[in-house]
Amino acid sequence: MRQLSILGSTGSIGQSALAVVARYPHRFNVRILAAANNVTLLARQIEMFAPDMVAVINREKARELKSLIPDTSSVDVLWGEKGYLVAASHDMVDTVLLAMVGAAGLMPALAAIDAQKKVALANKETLVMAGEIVMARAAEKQVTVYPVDSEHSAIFQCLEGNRQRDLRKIFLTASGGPFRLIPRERFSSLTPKDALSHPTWDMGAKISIDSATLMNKALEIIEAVHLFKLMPDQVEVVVHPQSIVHSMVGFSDGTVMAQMGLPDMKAAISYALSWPERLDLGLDFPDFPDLAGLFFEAPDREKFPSIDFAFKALEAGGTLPGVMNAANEVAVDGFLNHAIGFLDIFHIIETTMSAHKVIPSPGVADIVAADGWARERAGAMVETI
Ligand SMILES: NC(=O)C1=CN([C@@H]2O[C@H](COP(=O)(O)OP(=O)(O)OC[C@H]3O[C@@H](n4cnc5c(N)ncnc54)[C@H](OP(=O)(O)O)[C@@H]3O)[C@@H](O)[C@H]2O)C=CC1
Ligand SMILES: CC(=O)[C@@H](O)[C@H](O)COP(=O)(O)O
Ligand SMILES: [Mn+2]
Repeated sequence: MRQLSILGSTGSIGQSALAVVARYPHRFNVRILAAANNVTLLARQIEMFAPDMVAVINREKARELKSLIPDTSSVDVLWGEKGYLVAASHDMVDTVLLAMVGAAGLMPALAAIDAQKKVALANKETLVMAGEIVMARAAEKQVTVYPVDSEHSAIFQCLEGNRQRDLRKIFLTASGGPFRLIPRERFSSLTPKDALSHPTWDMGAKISIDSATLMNKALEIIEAVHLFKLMPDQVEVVVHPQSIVHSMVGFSDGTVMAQMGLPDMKAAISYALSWPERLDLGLDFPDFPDLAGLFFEAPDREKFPSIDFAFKALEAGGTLPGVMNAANEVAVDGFLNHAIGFLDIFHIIETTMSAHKVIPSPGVADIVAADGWARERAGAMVETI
C-alpha cells in the first residue's frame, strides 16, 4: 500500500491524482494533502480521503480551513513554506506527488528527494530552475524521479527496455495551443479567456497560458534535458495538434518509438505512481479510424519566440533558465489579471533574460535570489505597461 502525500491536491493534476486514488483505495493511502487557497475544496478532500495532515498557504487559510471541518476531525493543519516542507518529507509517506504550480515547488521537491521519497514530478518549474541540482541530488540519494508531464512520461515509457546510449534524439510534441492558426497581427487583442481555452487538454490557468505562448514547450525542453540527460540539440519540438502522440524517441538505428493515448493526465499520473504496473483507469483508446489523421508540423518560431528563449537559457545555463521561468510566471499573472496584453508576455521574458547577469554553477540560494531579482524586474515592467 502506497502512503501518499499530494502537494497541489486542489489543482488540475491533484484532482486527477485523487480520481486515480479513489479508484484504487487498497493501493493508495492518502496521508497528506497540500493546497494553497482553495480551502473549500480541500475540506471536501479531507472528508473524502481522511488524510492525517494537510498544509495550506498561510495562517489565515489554516484558520478558515479549520472552520470548515468538523471539530472532531483529527487532521493536523500546517501552513506556509514550513508546512509544505513537512508535507513533502514526512516519515508517514513513501511517495510524494509534486503538483503545486510554479517556483514554489522547488524547495518541497528537494525536501522530498532528501527524505528519499518516491517522487512523482508534475511541477516542471522545479527542473527549469534547478535541474542540475535536483537530478544530482536525486542520484546521490538514489531517488527515481518519475515524470508526470505527459511528454516526459511518454519519453520515459519509450526509453524503457532501451539503452540510454542508443537514444539519438527526442521529439517533444506540442499541441500548438489555441493560437496556432491565429495570425500574429491579432495577438495583441487576445484575451485571457481566449488563451485559457486549450484545444485538447483541460489544465490549470498558468499552464494553459503557457501552452498558448508555447512557453510550456520552452519549459518542457529544459525539463527534458535534465530528466533524460540530453544535449539541447537532441530535443526537437514537433507540433501535433491532435495530442494523441505524447512524444517520441529516436534511436541510433533510425527507429522512432512513440507513446500514444487520449489526452487525459490520469494515465501519466497513475504510471508515475504505480510504475512499473499499469492500472486500469477505464480510459478508452483513441478511435484511430475516426481520427481523420494525425499530423505533425514544425513550430512557427517567429510567431512564438518561446522555444528560442529555452535554447538561449540552456546555452547560457546557470541562473538564466530560472530567470526565464520567473519572468514568465510574473508575465502570465499580469496577463491573467488584465494588466498586460498577450504579446507583452514575450517582451517581458526577453527583456528580463537580456538584463540578467548569469551566475554560472549556482547553488540553491543563488537560484532563489535570481528568481527574486527576475520577479522584481518583470513586475516593474508589468506595472509600467
Ligand atoms: N494540468 C496539467 O494537465 C499539467 C500540469 N503540469 C504541471 O503541474 C503543475 C500543476 O499544474 P495544474 O494542476 O494545472 O495547476 P493548478 O493551477 O490547477 O493547481 C495548482 C495547485 O498548486 C497549488 N498552489 C498554487 N500556488 C501555490 C503556492 N504558492 N504554494 C503551494 N501551493 C500552491 C494550488 O492550490 P489552490 O488551488 O488551493 O490555491 C493548486 O492545488 C504545474 O507545474 C504544471 O506545469 C504538467 C503537465 C500537465
Ligand atoms: C498535459 C501536458 O503535459 C501539458 O503540458 C500539455 O502538453 C500542454 O499542451 P501543449 O502541447 O499545448 O503545451
Ligand atoms: Mn506537458
